[in-house]
Amino acid sequence: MESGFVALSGKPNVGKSSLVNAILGRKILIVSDKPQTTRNRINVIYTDDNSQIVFVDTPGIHKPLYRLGEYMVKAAVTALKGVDIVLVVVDAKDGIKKPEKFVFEYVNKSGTKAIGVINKIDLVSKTRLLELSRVVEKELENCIGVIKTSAVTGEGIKELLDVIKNHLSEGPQFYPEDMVIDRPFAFMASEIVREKIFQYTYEEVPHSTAVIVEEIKERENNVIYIRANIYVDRNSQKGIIIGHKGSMIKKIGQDARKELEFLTNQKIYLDLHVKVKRNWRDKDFIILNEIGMRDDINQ
Ligand SMILES: Nc1nc2c(ncn2[C@@H]2O[C@H](COP(=O)(O)OP(=O)(O)OP(=O)(O)O)[C@@H](O)[C@H]2O)c(=O)[nH]1
Repeated sequence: MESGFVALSGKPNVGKSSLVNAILGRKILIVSDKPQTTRNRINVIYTDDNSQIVFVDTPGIHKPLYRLGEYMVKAAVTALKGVDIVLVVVDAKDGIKKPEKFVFEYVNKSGTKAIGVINKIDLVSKTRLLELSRVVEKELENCIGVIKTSAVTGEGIKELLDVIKNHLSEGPQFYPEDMVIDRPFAFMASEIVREKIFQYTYEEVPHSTAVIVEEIKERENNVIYIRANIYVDRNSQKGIIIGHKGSMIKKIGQDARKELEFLTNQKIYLDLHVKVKRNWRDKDFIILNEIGMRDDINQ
């Protein structure tokens, strides 16, 4: 069998998680239109008859503002070392500017083989793409190819998968063939709730939120009971998450429940509680630990 580890790197919001979902052909990772959705290092596993690729999705590399941000960048940079290939994803619409160069610098320093991925090609003209390809090829020192993709239309996804496969070498099967993600169900559940918060709230609110699943148990009639706490930074944010007469938390809960039911094929009872923990992103090591931030540094 051919196998290997492939990290995704790039500034926030370029479509790293969407690309992994497109390659797997199903939604595994949460996606939002706001930067810095992905916080942890997550392994997503693609397996077919003769290959296994472990995609290491990482938080976008950016200049950190909070300790949470520092952990996120460290997790992203650590992931670049010790993988076989790194996909350096850029947004075709944004082009190559300072934040992209910041990412290239990290990747070049790691010395890992790199594939440039120009994503969101559905949003730009063909001529612009040619130009971008040339720049990426020039800037990436260990470049083994540049592929143009759209995670939305699926264009270029097969080609990307083929280039990755061509550069894998003989290796073990790292995970069982039916495993697609290396995180427990509680993590998936908290991520799905967090995705809905990212979808429905704005500015600092989504970034000030942590979701921790406190309890999962199977109740009679095959219902899965999930209790989760949503932590926010300030009282005003609690008000926003709860919404007028509870309308927002109801919407978040309903959407998350539907998705969890689709995922598990079972009835879900989702019990959400909003709590205020001032400055948790800087100070609350219990929460940072629970959402896996500190572990990511030690790995
Ligand atoms: N039009 C278009 N939109 C895309 C494409 N790929 C991703 N998007 C959108 O871009 C946004 C960001 O996508 P994500 O997959 O969350 O990006 P990410 O790089 O994982 O983001 P972070 O988790 O913040 O680092 C979402 O709104 C996606 O729907 C694409 O190929 N075309």
